[in-house]
Amino acid sequence: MAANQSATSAAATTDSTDSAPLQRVAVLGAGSWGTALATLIARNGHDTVLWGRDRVVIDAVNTRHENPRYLPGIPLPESLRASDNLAECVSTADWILVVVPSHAFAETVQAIAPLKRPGAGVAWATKGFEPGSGRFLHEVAQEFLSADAQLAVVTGPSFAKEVTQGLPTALTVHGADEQFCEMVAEAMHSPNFRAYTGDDMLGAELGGAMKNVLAVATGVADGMELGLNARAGLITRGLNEMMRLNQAIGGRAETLMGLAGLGDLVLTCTGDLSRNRRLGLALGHGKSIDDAVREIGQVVESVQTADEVMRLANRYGIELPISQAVQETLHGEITPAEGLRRLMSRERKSEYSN
Ligand SMILES: NC(=O)C1=CN([C@@H]2O[C@H](COP(=O)(O)OP(=O)(O)OC[C@H]3O[C@@H](n4cnc5c(N)ncnc54)[C@H](OP(=O)(O)O)[C@@H]3O)[C@@H](O)[C@H]2O)C=CC1
Ligand SMILES: O=C(CO)COP(=O)(O)O
Repeated sequence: MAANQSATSAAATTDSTDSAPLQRVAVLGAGSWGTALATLIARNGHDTVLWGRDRVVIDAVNTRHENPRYLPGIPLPESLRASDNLAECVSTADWILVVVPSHAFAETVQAIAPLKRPGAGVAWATKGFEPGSGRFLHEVAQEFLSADAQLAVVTGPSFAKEVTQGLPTALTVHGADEQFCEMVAEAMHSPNFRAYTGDDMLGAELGGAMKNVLAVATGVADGMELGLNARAGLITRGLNEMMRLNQAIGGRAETLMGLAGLGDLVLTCTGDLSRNRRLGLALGHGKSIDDAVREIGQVVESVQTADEVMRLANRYGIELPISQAVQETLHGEITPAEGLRRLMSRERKSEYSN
């Protein structure tokens, strides 16, 4: 056990009715997912503060117990506090959960590094890579936080709206530090929310990022009304792309057959709450990418992630035809119809070859 783990445990506040100690948790990012996870953790009795940069949202969470911009109409717990003061939020936290979009991940982790307590672990529920460099988010976190910092990724099939509505959900927490993963999972685990743990951060991060790209592909196919066979084919061959890239980078296959891979892929490829799927649907209907992103009005990670997935694939010499077609479609280099033609005209081959 790392020395700072004991510090974290010791710093946790008074015991709750069961064995798990109550914690002080700072959730960074007051969008839909940050608000949903903060709600879940606050409902479990933990002292939870939600950091955001939009004063209107912060005031609404504190006074009306609602996030009118990202989860309108959904009541939030009165115990959930919100603040736009980052130092105040993180300086007393036992651990921190970062839920800003991937493009803001590096600046956020860099900002909290000098502000947080030395023993406070950092988890994130952001999905994607660092745009521009293609680095995994744990690599970004490792750059800015101390070498022995406790790190974990929270991922899996989970729409924010359903989580705040208390609908049954399962996700997973991966990291090298088992005790920290257990603590993060325990803080979220509740009667309608199962939080599993694992130690394959690489595979878990890859699955969470890649499913966003593949959700665009199935959205495009559904938007073009290509049928249910096409959707199932794309999900399955998409999973094959995830598995092959995962194998090349050293992730574990079982991670991608679990919540972080197959689970999230199925959810995002089939559920219309997915913004990435909705982007694909709009493109399949003939809309421009700019119009589609504007209408969705929230983070659509696939737009940047597609480039980073292909950068990674090229680095390892892995062919990913579906992901590549998505990337080129998102850049306007090919139309959805051309993407379809290209995928369908590929040479016949063994199901298991590259
Ligand atoms: N929504 C979901 O169901 C799920 C989302 N995720 C992941 O969670 C991450 C966050 O997405 P989500 O909450 O849905 O996105 P939303 O679009 O709902 O909200 C984005 C939030 O990020 C904030 N933000 C944007 N840029 C910055 C920045 N530079 N610094 C600080 N905050 C910033 C926005 O603030 P402002 O309003 O001021 O612009 C807003 O609060 C993504 O990686 C997503 O893939 C993962 C699982 C489920
Ligand atoms: O990650 C998600 C569900 O697990 C949310 O997906 P979207 O970002 O496509 O809405």
